Amino acid sequence: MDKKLKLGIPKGSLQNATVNLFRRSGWKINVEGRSYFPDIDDDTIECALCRAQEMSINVESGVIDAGLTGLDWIAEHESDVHVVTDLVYSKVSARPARWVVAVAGDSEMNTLEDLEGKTISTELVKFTKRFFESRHINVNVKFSWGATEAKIVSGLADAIVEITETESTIRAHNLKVIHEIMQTNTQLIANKTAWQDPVKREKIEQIAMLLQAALVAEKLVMLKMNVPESKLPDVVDILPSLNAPTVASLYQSDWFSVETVVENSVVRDLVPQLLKAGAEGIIECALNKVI
Ligand SMILES: Nc1ncnc2c1ncn2[C@@H]1O[C@H](COP(=O)(O)OP(=O)(O)OP(=O)(O)O)[C@@H](O)[C@H]1O
Ligand SMILES: O=P(O)(O)OC[C@H]1O[C@H](OP(=O)(O)OP(=O)(O)O)[C@H](O)[C@@H]1O
Ligand SMILES: [Mg+2]
Repeated sequence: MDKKLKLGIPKGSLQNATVNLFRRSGWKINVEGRSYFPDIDDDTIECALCRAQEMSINVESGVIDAGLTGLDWIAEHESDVHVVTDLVYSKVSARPARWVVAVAGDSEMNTLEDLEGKTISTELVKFTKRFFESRHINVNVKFSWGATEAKIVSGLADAIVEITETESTIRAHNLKVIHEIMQTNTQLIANKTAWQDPVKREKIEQIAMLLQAALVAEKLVMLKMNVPESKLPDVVDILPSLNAPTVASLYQSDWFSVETVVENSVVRDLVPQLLKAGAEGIIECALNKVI
């Protein structure tokens, strides 16, 4: 490819999770040192670190061809970009994060209407203003540079609109959530002109497919086991039916090898049941990609 794809990697909360996901997808991104242009082991891609908050602005203007950022910041800027794919991971988990309205735990405010005339501190100013305007609730929205939860404790705001993933920060400041205004996860977005360029589009689609494949694989494992012919129906019966299991006969014996892909979360309950049903020599293998 003579034109390299300019790819924005989010600097900050999503950085480590994103670099790890690319590694599992087949690309090594090296962000060591102070350079904001990390190396990548693919000479058709040029990486740039960019704050998640301004990624969609840079993708819309074409400074970056494609990038990863949260749905929240795309919504905040109402950016006109092509959303290539939803990638459901956050800073520490493979789940979406939530933007919530929170107040002091002992506050008498319990509904959005109770916030009429109050001061709200947030990093997501435009989205928050639009949210309350659409509900005809008058609030004074003040921009926060961060450490937003502290602003209720120190009396600088009556309420906050803040992102939460594990709720640790909410709990640490004795706050209560009174409303969820948005769920957010990472998205791969593309500049609309770059998306019309066949060469760039093919590269972006390759990245989207492999990132998804690695995310799907994270939730699944492969189970293999040996089963005597007489127990085969019982064992196959208790295997979750994601896909039909592969059953192959073992050389010169009346035993079979059974292989299937199951959700990681069911394995600890499934293995004892398989043993009881007559399976032996069970092995579990991690998967790198599922396409
Ligand atoms: N647990 C999380 N906490 C904060 N942001 C998260 C979390 N999980 C995912 N995100 C996403 O990360 C993006 C914000 O990341 P970014 O690092 O740029 O801001 P930040 O976390 O406020 O950075 P910092 O506080 O270090 O300046 C948003 O799109 C947000 O949805
Ligand atoms: O629900 P939790 O798992 O606790 O995560 C949410 C917290 O993480 C982020 O803080 P960040 O590290 O970005 O600090 P900041 O407030 O200074 O931006 C976010 O702003 C919340 O405070
Ligand atoms: Mg922050």
